[in-house]
Amino acid sequence: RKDSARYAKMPPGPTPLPLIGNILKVNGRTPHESLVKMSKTYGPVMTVKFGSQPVVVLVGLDAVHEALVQQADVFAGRANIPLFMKVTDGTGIGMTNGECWKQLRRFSMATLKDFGVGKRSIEDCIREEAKYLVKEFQKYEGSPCDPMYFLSTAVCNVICSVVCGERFEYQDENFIELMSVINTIIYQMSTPLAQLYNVFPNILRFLPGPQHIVLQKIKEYQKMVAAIVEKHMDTVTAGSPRDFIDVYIMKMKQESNNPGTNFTYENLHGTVSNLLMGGTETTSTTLRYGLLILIKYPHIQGKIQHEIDTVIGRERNPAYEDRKKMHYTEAVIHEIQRFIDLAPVNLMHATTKDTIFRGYTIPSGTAVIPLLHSCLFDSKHWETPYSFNPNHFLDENGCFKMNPAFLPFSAGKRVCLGEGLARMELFLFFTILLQNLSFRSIVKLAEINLSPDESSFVKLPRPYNFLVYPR
Ligand code: HEM
Repeated sequence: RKDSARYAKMPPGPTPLPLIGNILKVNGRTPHESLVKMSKTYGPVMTVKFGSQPVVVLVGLDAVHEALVQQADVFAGRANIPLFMKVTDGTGIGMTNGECWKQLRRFSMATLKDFGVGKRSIEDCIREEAKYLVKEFQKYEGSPCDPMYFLSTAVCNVICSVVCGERFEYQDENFIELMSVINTIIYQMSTPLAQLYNVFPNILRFLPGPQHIVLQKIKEYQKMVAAIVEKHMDTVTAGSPRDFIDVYIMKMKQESNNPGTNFTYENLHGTVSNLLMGGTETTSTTLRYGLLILIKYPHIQGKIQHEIDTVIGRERNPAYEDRKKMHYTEAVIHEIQRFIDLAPVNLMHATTKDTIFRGYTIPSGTAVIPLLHSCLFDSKHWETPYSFNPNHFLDENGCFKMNPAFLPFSAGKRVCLGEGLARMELFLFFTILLQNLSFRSIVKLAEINLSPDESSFVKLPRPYNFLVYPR
């Protein structure tokens, strides 16, 4: 069939201009808001052209759920996102498709579990990191502290201990460099320019401008990941794997006679790269944004501390199991994730075959944005979507209640692979920090601006300092 016929019954959308499509209608700083606005005219399933690429945008929980969950296989593909492709050269769990992605995902989930993710041993590891974090913050008693670096370090150490088999000292120069590179890449990827790069990579690659910072940092990151992998290749011992990378290397050796294997060196590099980047910036940004919210609303911080004192006390270490009795704390953590809306436009998906969706025909390989922002702020599901309100997750008896529109990790077959780990980290880091310390603002509470600094890919809070007090 001719291409024009395949695209004839696509969902409606604004009329595109030649070459640039509809990008003038999409605000580079807040693309998620432009898309929600557009859907008021074109409906919850629409086609928006990013340059010459048609993208089906799903707005609101019903459309997102119908696609990602009810037609799970069809919507489980990953689209080509130029900057992300650059990070891993299109390899690894996050960016591959089909059988290769299925095998890498299954292997990664099983291996993470074997190294304690979702179990007691990772809990111990998170608790240990949280203790270091408390110690570092205690050094700042009475003077302003920017928590960003410390939070990234603690979170990065958790994923590193599973993937690379070691944690790093906070002062380790290579480690500081690794985090700084990850941080710069995510920051640059969240700027409007990065979105423009993703639409016109072939033009922007040849023009001078700040897009080259991110391209340079990506190269540095690739070298760092390669050094970690190489060190493992040199030191791995058959039969006694130390970590995720060792298990992968053994699998790679086992499959060395299979020319069609997906367990290649490139996919090892790509998967390690996905796990370190995916496992660090998301969770540490949630903690950093969350603490900013808790210093703006000291009464909410106080209520969490009261619940910690009642359920856990001041002596015993918090356990993940405690969350079942800590309804208010759970509600606040969920509300932090909803309100900060970390990945408003999600990672772009693609259809894996031709499909009919709500009467429209969507060809195989079409890019799809399941707009997470539109679920987390869907007024059909949240009483006061634009204000921070822990009651969104509490019933009339003050018990925690889930909400189906809570999709910060997305849904369906591509759902965040680190969801379980991230939830455990958020609960334990918040409770251990607040069991030992109180955090207060340096500026007047009314001056704390909770709106994001950048938000085109990840919503990042404005930089801030806080004051730390012992409890
Ligand atoms: C608060 C923390 C986190 C948030 C909000 C988050 C969010 C997301 C989102 C929205 C996606 C895209 C899902 C989709 O394509 O539909 C994703 C994918 C992914 N995340 Fe996370 N994530 C978090 C933590 C983590 C952690 C700790 C890890 C490491 C274990 C991780 C590893 C990944 C990987 C590997 C993917 C790609 C999955 C695939 O394509 O099959 N994430 N995450």
